[in-house]
Amino acid sequence: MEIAIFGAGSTGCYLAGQLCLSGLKVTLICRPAIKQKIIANNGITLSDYQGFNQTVMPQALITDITQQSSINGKFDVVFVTLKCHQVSTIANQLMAITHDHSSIIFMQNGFGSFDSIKDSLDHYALLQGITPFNVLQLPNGVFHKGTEGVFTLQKNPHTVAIQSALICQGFGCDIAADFTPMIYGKLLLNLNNALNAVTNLPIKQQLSHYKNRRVLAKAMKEWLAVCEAADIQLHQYTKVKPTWLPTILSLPNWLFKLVAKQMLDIDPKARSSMWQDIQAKRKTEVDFINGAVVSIGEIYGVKTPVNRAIVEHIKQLEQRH
Ligand SMILES: NC(=O)C1=CN([C@@H]2O[C@H](COP(=O)(O)OP(=O)(O)OC[C@H]3O[C@@H](n4cnc5c(N)ncnc54)[C@H](OP(=O)(O)O)[C@@H]3O)[C@@H](O)[C@H]2O)C=CC1
Ligand SMILES: CC(C)(CO)C(=O)C(=O)O
Repeated sequence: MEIAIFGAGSTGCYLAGQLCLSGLKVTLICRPAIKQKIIANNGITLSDYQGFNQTVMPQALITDITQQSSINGKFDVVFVTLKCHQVSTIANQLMAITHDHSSIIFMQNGFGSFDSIKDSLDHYALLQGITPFNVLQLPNGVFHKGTEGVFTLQKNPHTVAIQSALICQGFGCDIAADFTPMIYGKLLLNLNNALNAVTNLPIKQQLSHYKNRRVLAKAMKEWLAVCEAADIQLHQYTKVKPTWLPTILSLPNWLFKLVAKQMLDIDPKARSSMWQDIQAKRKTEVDFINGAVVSIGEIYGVKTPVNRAIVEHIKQLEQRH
């Protein structure tokens, strides 16, 4: 099975590293800066908050697929690990590097990016996947996992084979046939992405402040109300049921620290991917996350003023670029 990671940045390199260490053949399609970093450091180094540290070199690193006629139709599986707003324009590139029986797996947070491309690729096996944990790019080609969780993939024969390879290597991987609860449940957690960017604190520190947790709890309540109106069950990624999260987050500090010990058992360096975008002066994914709460809320007649205000705040930060 030939695998490509299209748009290998933080999560893409982490996924590539795990797949390579599991004995799979992996090619990265990435920016020149990422390629140089990986070559200079003799591979991708995966590290995590529990002390894991291993370096591995992918089979190939490609920065321009139009220059590589040898890759036409080559990949059996392509993981797309671009940011949401980068997905809609790559249909032709995906067609060039895959064949009729390839699986293309979209790993974006939020809502809207999958819909922006799926009609252009309707003859392929299109799947979705989730990265439930945080990945931070550190110097020297290190990709650092800061929170718990394993890659979660939509079920088909390719992803089942990938799951067994990852599990054999001790990485774990979850498979789900129905991905709707996975996507809706992940969005609940991603409501913290923008707030983490706004507070400009590591997630652990951010969540130790009552006021920060209250805003997150209000944003989550809105999404839970939308999901209830839409009659969608949310997948549970945390130890706590999704519907209990706003209540737990609203506890006073002393009680929160007791009850939500595991929620705070994360790397003190972990920050959201939106914080990384704001710091790098990149466009954020706020329209696909808090913006999706607002637009899906409108469909079901649920008011979402907190998420609307968060979208506005992030737009202002983006304009400072
Ligand atoms: N980072 C995290 O901790 C987590 C992220 N996620 C989600 O995963 C998805 C991916 O996020 P993340 O990995 O952080 O994103 P990154 O921005 O780190 O990675 C995407 C990479 O693709 C590059 N790229 C863009 N267009 C092309 C192209 N045409 N060809 C080759 N490379 C290209 C980007 O370069 P450039 O920047 O120059 O455009 C960037 O290096 C997002 O939806 C995010 O929300 C989910 C969980 C955790
Ligand atoms: C892991 C999590 C929820 C928060 O870091 C995330 O998805 C992100 O940063 O985009």
